[in-house]
This record gives sequence, structure tokens and C-alpha cells, in this order.
Amino acid sequence: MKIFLIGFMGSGKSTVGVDLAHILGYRFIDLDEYIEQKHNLSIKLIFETKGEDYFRMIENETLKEVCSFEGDFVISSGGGTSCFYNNIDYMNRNGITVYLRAEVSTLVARLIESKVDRPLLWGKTKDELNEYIIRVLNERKKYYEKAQVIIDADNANPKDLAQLIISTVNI
Ligand SMILES: Nc1ncnc2c1ncn2[C@@H]1O[C@H](COP(=O)(O)OP(=O)(O)O)[C@@H](O)[C@H]1O
Ligand SMILES: O=C(O)C1=C[C@@H](OP(=O)(O)O)[C@@H](O)[C@H](O)C1
Ligand SMILES: [Mg+2]
Repeated sequence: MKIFLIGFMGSGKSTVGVDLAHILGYRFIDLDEYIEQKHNLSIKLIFETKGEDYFRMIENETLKEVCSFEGDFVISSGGGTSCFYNNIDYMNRNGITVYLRAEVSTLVARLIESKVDRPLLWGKTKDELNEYIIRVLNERKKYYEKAQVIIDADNANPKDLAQLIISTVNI
């Protein structure tokens, strides 16, 4: 069984993924962290020195690599993973996709605190962040909504969301 958490930056994929894998006793892979270790470069530096197109290429390669591993996994994707290279169809063929859906206001509140780690958000004021999220979420949601399971991720703590995923997916 492979469970892919997908959704916008700040929806909680990395946080909920740790709890979900822990409860299920599955291996946990955060795709961004895996890319950082494999290339010995931070996501920030990859964007800065090689650009987004290069990042999307290695993101696609790495997704395929981790999907080839044997065993049960929870994989927290990056916010853009689902939206490039037909990755969402690839994930749907290789496991169960769970979209952590969150309101724009939730995303703004979380991302204003942690935007330094996310190159696409650098330098944005709160208003610019709000506008960016509305626009990009609108472009991306057609990919996210291809997920097999959709979970509203605004009003529950990560452990409760992990339990909700388990009961919804019926693992
Ligand atoms: N369910 C939640 N409730 C409150 N805060 C959360 C929740 N999930 C994540 N967070 C916080 O939101 C921020 C972004 O979470 P993260 O897991 O990195 O999101 P993603 O991997 O989807 O970008 C972090 O500061 C995290 O602590
Ligand atoms: O939405 C995106 O395009 C990105 C999301 C990030 O992951 P998180 O969603 O875990 O922040 C990371 O992959 C990179 O900064 C690009
Ligand atoms: Mg993450």
C-alpha cells in the first residue's frame, strides 16, 4: 500500500504524513526531503541555482524512484508535484492519493509563518501571499481534485487528520 498526500503548500502534507506513517507502521518519505538528501542540496538552493524547471524534472524522477520501492509507504509530496509531468496520474496508478484540502485563509495563516522555506513565496507581503494562493490554487485544483480521497484539513490537528484518513480510506 502506498499513500500519497497531495495538496497546496501549507495544507499539512509533511506534518500529517509523519503521524499517518507512525500510526500505520509504514515507512515515511517526504519527497522534498528525499530530493534534498539525494542531491545534497536544499530545495531553496535547487530553485536558486538551477531553477524551477530543473526542480520539476528531478521531482518527477524522484517520485518514480520512490514508487519503485517495495513495501508500505506514506509519501508526502510537494505542493507542485501533482501539477507537473502527469505525476497525479502516476500516483493514482501506484497507490491511494489523499488531497488535504484547505481554505485560502488557513493556508495564508500557516504560510506567512513558514514562507522562508518555500522559494515560490519569497518576498511576498501578506496581501501578495493571499493573491498568489488564490490564483495558483485555482490553477492547481484540477490536479488536486483527481485525488481518490479528499480530506478537509482546516480544523483538525495532524493526528486527528491522520486518523480521519485511515477511517476514510478504510485501511
Ligand atoms: N492540521 C494542522 N493544524 C495546524 N497547523 C498545521 C496543521 N498541519 C500543518 N500545520 C502547520 O502548517 C505549516 C505547514 O505544514 P507542512 O506540513 O509543512 O505543510 P505542507 O508540507 O503541506 O507544505 C507548519 O508550520 C505546520 O506545523
Ligand atoms: O507548491 C510548490 O510548487 C512547492 C511546494 C513545496 O513543498 P510543500 O508543499 O511541502 O511546501 C516544495 O516542493 C517546493 O517549494 C515547491
Ligand atoms: Mg511539505
